[in-house]
Amino acid sequence: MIKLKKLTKQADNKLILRGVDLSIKKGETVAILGPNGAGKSTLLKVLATLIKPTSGQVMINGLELRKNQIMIKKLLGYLPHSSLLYDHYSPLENLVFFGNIYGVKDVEKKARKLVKDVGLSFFLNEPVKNFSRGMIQRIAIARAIIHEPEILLLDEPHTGLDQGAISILNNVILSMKEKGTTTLMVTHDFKQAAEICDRVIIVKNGIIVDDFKVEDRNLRFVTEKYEFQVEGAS
Ligand SMILES: Nc1ncnc2c1ncn2[C@@H]1O[C@H](COP(=O)(O)OP(=O)(O)OP(=O)(O)O)[C@@H](O)[C@H]1O
Repeated sequence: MIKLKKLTKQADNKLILRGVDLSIKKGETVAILGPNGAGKSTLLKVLATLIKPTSGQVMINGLELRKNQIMIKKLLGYLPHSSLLYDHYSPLENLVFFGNIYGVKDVEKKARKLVKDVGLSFFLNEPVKNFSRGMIQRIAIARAIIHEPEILLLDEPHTGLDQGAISILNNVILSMKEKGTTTLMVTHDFKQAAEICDRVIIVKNGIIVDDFKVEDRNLRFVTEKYEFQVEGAS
């Protein structure tokens, strides 16, 4: 479903990604961990077709990324650091706007349901400029999934969320997984990674230094692997 071969990305004479090889199967939920500046967001941006790779190959659903950007964009839901929402629009207006871009059917009904799912029905028609960071993040998550993407790319999705919103987000990810969605999630939150992901990738200095399965939501296992690769014997 997602296949990267010898992927590199250079910017300003700096090699940010230094030959990433990766295969992800349909329906996998994968956490991308790594220290600040390791190249995690850059990797997600390449997959989201926002920046072009310098060399190497990216295949998504059998399509070569460079040649099929429009087709691939339709398969993707991307949650970046910034919300991408329009400040002066309400949650309903934002979701209808983005849903229409993707040609979502019954878009208003769907938008209302998603606002309810993320617990903000009371604020359905309020402009998002008055919202807290966590409230904006909830709507941004709804925006990323309104077209029921086959692949979800989430960049630090839990940041700024309270416990209630964390459970909502985790339930959204897990229910999308049940429908066969593949999720890649950049995070510094090991607890959430262990909670919802079945695989962890550790990125350091632009390459993957570890790639392992998580069984039984084993937070300690994830933490020990990370400490070994990032803070330990290297
Ligand atoms: N457009 C760019 N031009 C030059 N350097 C860049 C560019 N984008 C990213 N970088 C650099 O590449 C490195 C990796 O950045 P990236 O945002 O991918 O890291 P990250 O692993 O997501 O870090 P963090 O955990 O801090 O979010 C950083 O040193 C960053 O300054």
